[in-house]
Amino acid sequence: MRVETREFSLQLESPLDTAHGSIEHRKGILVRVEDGDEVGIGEATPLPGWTESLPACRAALADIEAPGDELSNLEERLTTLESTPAARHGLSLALADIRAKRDGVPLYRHLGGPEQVEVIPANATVGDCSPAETVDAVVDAVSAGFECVKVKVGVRSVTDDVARLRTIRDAVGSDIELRVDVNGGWSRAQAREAFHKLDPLRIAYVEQPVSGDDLDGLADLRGRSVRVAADESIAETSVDAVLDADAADVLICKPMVLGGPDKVVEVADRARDIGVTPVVTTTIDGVVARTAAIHAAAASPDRPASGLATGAMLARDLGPDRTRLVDGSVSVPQDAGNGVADTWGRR
Ligand SMILES: O=C(O)CCC(=O)c1ccccc1C(=O)O
Ligand SMILES: [Mg+2]
Repeated sequence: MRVETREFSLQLESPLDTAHGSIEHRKGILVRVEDGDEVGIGEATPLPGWTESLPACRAALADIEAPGDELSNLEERLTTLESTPAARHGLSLALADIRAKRDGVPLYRHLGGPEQVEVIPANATVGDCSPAETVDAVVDAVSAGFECVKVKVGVRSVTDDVARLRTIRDAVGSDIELRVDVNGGWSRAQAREAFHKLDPLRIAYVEQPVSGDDLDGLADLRGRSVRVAADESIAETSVDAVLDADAADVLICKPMVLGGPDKVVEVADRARDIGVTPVVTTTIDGVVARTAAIHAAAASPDRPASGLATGAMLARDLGPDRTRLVDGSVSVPQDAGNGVADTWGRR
């Protein structure tokens, strides 16, 4: 058995501006596990603020490069990667890819998903930009078939963002689901004001209205017409803390943050059990992790629009993307394993 890693850097087509800062590139580590005649590929793409740093991820993966003879030896190492979720994601995905290939099933079936899932509805993601640019981007997304759009807010004043969202609602009509992501940019007072003003705009939910560590602040915002979603809070506290504090109606499940597609399934099940809606999204990953996120979403019994349409944000990718985005839905690969074309021979 062999474990190898390879670093990569992917530039975004244009920066994604959020209240948490701007994302310009994604650097990470591909993980290749060869066991007998089977090869599994995983991707660890850390994002500071959500996961460990790249150096911490690199160090964690360097530690696992001398496994024993059995695949199960490597699977046992996963428990040592709990505090470095991106590293865990990379290894866990490579291992799951091998297991699923051996069993001759697509990854979502290996993860316990239903018999046949062809497509997952996706949301379009629109970063902070001027009102005119935002409306153009949202209208383009709706023309392309998206029925759900997530808009980044919190960089501008509440008044300006509410006006921006009102213009969007007027432009797309009432049938399009609108979500808002504040990336922790509001104070409690701003959040209360914003929730009140958003009431007539039928916003489905607001993601991370207040800072990640403010679980009481999140909990206080619940029970209005606009639902509350926790994202950064999961990384800054924990899934347990968020659920125990009754801090969210919606739990944003990012495989890279939770530590792998297997973890997404586990966390999504727990959330659903207590009436919290899990929504799978990426951290703007390369094609390997992005495809795995599609499988993680496909493994769920219910599939709300998911943040999986992030591939076009990258100027260059790790390899070809076999998934298709048609009418606002992403296709789920049906080949055995993750179903990603060769990414190892590329840079
Ligand atoms: O959820 C989506 O629509 C796309 C993913 C996304 O917004 C995102 C991407 C990278 C880092 C953070 C976030 C976020 O949800 O805040
Ligand atoms: Mg978010």
